[in-house]
Amino acid sequence: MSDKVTVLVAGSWGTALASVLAANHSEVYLWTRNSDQAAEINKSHTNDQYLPGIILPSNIVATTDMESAVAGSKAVVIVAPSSGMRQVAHSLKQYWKEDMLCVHATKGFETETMKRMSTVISEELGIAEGNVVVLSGPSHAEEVVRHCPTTVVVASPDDKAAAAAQELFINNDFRVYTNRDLIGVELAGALKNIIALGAGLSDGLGFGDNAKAALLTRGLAEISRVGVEMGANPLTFSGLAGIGDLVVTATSQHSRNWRAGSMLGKGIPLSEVLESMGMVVEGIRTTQAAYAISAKLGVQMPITDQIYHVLFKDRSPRSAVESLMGRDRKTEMEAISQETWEQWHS
Ligand SMILES: NC(=O)c1ccc[n+]([C@@H]2O[C@H](COP(=O)([O-])OP(=O)(O)OC[C@H]3O[C@@H](n4cnc5c(N)ncnc54)[C@H](O)[C@@H]3O)[C@@H](O)[C@H]2O)c1
Ligand SMILES: O=P(O)(O)OC[C@H](O)CO
Repeated sequence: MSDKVTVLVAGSWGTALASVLAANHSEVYLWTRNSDQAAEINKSHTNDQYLPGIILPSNIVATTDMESAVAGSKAVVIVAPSSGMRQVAHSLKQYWKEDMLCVHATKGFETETMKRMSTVISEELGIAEGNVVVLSGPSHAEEVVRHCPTTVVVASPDDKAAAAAQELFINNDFRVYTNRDLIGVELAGALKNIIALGAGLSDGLGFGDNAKAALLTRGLAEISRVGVEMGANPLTFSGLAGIGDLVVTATSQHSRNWRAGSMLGKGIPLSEVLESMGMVVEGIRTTQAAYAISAKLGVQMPITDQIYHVLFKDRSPRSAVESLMGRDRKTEMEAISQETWEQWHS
């Protein structure tokens, strides 16, 4: 079999993952719809809009032609923003071959349908959802391209597919664990962005570390609560895709979600925040999807609920904090029901 691997979409994360793959494989094709960007990557080995100052490996070949990018590849890694996933997967269908490995590294939902990314991909490619592998975990592109040690998880109920994805990406800088819980890993990666927006809001308001620790802890409780209701293994939320990614996204200088939240906390309107970012802030769309999911399933997500009202219903961040602090008294262990706990630990 060939050693060719393909990455679809040359944003910051697609480009960083192409760099990891270029250390392990002879041919890495990076597809983009932007011809200027493809020319820049091929000529200067840079992608300055997304990863300024970084020289990319010279065996990354960028192209706007999806057919030539995909033909003869052993694996296709899709790294579109959630808003573009269906379109990109739809375009891929005509070049897709059954013996290819399908990995995605997107953290979000299709907002209109509340579907997870592997569901969207499986519908478009006509393959079983269990054959899709998700790559997730605490991993900012800016650090990965500088070879800073990074750990991620690749998840699929298909052990062979997960092991193949592990083999594809693993190297001395990029350690890859497998996990069977596709649903949990996808949900953890998407939902942590809402809490990272909240952590940014808290910092923007000038609150301290106590508030942030509370947000992360109670945020993880509501992520686990809804995750289990949607079929995830609760233990996944204690892993890299859960607490690991929540910590990095809620505290890192590189986090788009944290930065957007912090600007909102300083009183900058959402439209201005998004204009100034120039990169996708998945937590905004994910808040909409999670708000709808929580209503549909009847699962309480109090932090998500407040962030939804701040983003879309003009609630002031301070009044959101007052609402959270003034909620009814609770026991801490309402994170997941006793029945669910026993089911997973029996
Ligand atoms: N940046 C990171 O460090 C990082 C790390 C882990 C996961 N992720 C996840 O990866 C996904 C992509 O994020 P990113 O940071 O690379 O975004 P980005 O904003 O850096 O780049 C997104 C790219 O997608 C392109 N695009 C958007 N819609 C498209 C479509 N329909 N067809 C083709 N191209 C399209 C844009 O032109 C842009 O080049 C997100 O779900 C994000 O949460 C990002
Ligand atoms: O920069 P963010 O906030 O989009 O987060 C990126 C990754 O999910 C971090 O693991």
